[in-house]
Amino acid sequence: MPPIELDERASEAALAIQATIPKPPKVAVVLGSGLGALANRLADRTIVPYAKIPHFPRPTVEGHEGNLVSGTVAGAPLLVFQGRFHYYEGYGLDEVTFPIRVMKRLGVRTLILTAATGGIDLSLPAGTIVCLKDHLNLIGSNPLRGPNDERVGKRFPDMTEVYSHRLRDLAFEEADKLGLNLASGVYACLPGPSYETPAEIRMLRILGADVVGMSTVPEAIVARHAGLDVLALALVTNAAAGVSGEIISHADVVEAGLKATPLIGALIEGVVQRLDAEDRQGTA
Ligand SMILES: O=P(O)(O)O[C@H]1O[C@H](CO)[C@@H](O)[C@H]1O
Ligand SMILES: Nc1nc2[nH]cnc2c(=O)[nH]1
Repeated sequence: MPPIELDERASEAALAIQATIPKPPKVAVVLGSGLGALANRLADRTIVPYAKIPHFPRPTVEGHEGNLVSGTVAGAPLLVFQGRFHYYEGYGLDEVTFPIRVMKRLGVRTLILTAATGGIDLSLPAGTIVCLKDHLNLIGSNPLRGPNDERVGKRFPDMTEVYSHRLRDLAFEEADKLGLNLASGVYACLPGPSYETPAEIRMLRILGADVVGMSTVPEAIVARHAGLDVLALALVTNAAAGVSGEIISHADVVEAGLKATPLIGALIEGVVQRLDAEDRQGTA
C-alpha cells in the first residue's frame, strides 16, 4: 500500500480510538498466543473491539481475542493489544504491522511485544521467559518494503539495537525482584503456519536462534523505523520440533500461555511501573 494511504488509514484508526480513549498511555503491549488474559489484570479498563476501529484487521487465530484495552497497572497507564495478526493468516505485512503504525499515531513511545515460541536451545524448557536480544528475520520479506514514508522514519533504518538495552536491563532488574530467572536469546521469525521440521530446527540452531515463532519481528522492525523503544518477551511454550520428540499443537501453546500469564504479567507490570516512575520524573 502507498505510504500516504497507509498513514491516512493509521490516522483514521487513531482518531477513532481517541474518541473512546482521549489520552492513550505511552506504553503499549502486544499479547501473544494464549497471553490474552493478561489484559484482565488491568484496572479502570476501557475496551475498544478491533471490529470498531476503522481499517483494523480481525484476528483469526485461537488465543488472539481482538480488543484494544486501556487501563492501569498499580496506577501506571498501559495500552494492551489483546490479539495480533500474523503473515500466515493471509494478511500482508502492512496489515500485520498496522497496529504499530496506529500506536505511533497515538503517541506510544515504548512497545512491549510478547510471543509464544518454541525453545531451540536445550537450556530453555517450556515455561521459560526469554528477553529478546536480537532476531533473525526469516519471513522472506520486510514490512518496510515499498516507498518509504520519510515523515515516519528513514529509508534504511539501523537495526543494530532493535531491542533496547535500557529496557532489557530494566526487565532483568524487575525479574530479579520477582525471583524469576529471565533468559536472554535470539528469536527466529518464520512465516508459518506449519511448525518447523527437526532439520529446520537444527539449521536455526546453527544460525544462532534460541527460540522460534511466527510473529514479533515485523512489528519490531516497523516500531524501530518509527522510533519506538522495543522490549520483547518470548515465552517458551514448547520444545521446538525434534528437541524433545513431542509433537507440537497450538492448543498446547495456548494452554502454556495461559499458565504463564501471572508470571509474565507480573514482569510486565514491574517494567511498566518503572517506566511510569521515570516518565513522572521526566527521565524517560
Ligand atoms: O507469536 P504469537 O502470536 O504469540 O503466536 C505463536 O504461536 C502460534 C503457533 O502456535 C504462532 O502464531 C506463533 O507465532
Ligand atoms: N514457529 C513456531 N512458532 C511457535 N509458537 C509456539 N511454539 C512454536 C514453535 O515451536 N514454532
